[in-house]
Amino acid sequence: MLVRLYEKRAASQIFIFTGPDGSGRKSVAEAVGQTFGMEKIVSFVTRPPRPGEVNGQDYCFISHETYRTMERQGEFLESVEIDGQHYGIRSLDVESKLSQHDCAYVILNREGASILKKIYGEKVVRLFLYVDRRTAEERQFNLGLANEVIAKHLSHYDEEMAYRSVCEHAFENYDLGQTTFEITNTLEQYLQRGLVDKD
Ligand SMILES: Nc1ncnc2c1ncn2[C@@H]1O[C@H](COP(=O)(O)OP(=O)(O)OP(=O)(O)O)[C@@H](O)[C@H]1O
Ligand SMILES: Nc1nc2c(ncn2[C@@H]2O[C@H](COP(=O)(O)O)[C@@H](O)[C@H]2O)c(=O)[nH]1
Repeated sequence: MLVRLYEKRAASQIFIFTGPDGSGRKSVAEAVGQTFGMEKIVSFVTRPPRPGEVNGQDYCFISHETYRTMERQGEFLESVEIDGQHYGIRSLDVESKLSQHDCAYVILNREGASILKKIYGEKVVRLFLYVDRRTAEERQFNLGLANEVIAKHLSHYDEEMAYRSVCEHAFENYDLGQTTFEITNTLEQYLQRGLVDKD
């Protein structure tokens, strides 16, 4: 039983979608996730939900106090502070996904991606998505994000872009269909699900 669990985990992959805010990580990750029946590892966050965000799907929204308690209890595999808010993923969630499935995905900034890479090594595949700064800004504006939120996101643009060079794969995301297609093909090389290219 223990051996089987180990074999399953050894074969499993964690795909991390990273890159600057507004690059389209969430849109692409959801589309690719559906294609492969791949589950998302949902982060915990102390910021309040934005319009349209669903608790338990986009994030698990919790208070600062609850976050502190969870952190004290050592529940987080990685935990970062971004612009005064805390973000983290639980060890329990990662381990349970890896023990039940051959893959899972998560959307993280560069700090989180680096931490997971250090812990899981080759099991972690970092997919870096990017667009130019102006496009990232426009997309967030069109999405209805507050100017203050967009400004904070853009203040991290350069440092997030610099992370591209260490990621396993990088994709420019101007054409959503094309990017999804390219990333699906990339993941197929890891997962070998026998998806057929009908084009
Ligand atoms: N290739 C694309 N062409 C046009 N619009 C896109 C493309 N990819 C994503 N978008 C749109 O850009 C906006 C931001 O995308 P998304 O939320 O997926 O990005 P993100 O990288 O997760 O950023 P954030 O962290 O700010 O949510 C969404 O409105 C999405 O529909
Ligand atoms: N290191 C981590 N980064 C995370 C996590 N969850 C989300 N994120 C990234 O934070 C920024 C800001 O997100 P926002 O939704 O508040 O705009 C963005 O780049 C996310 O991808 C996490 O658990 N760890």
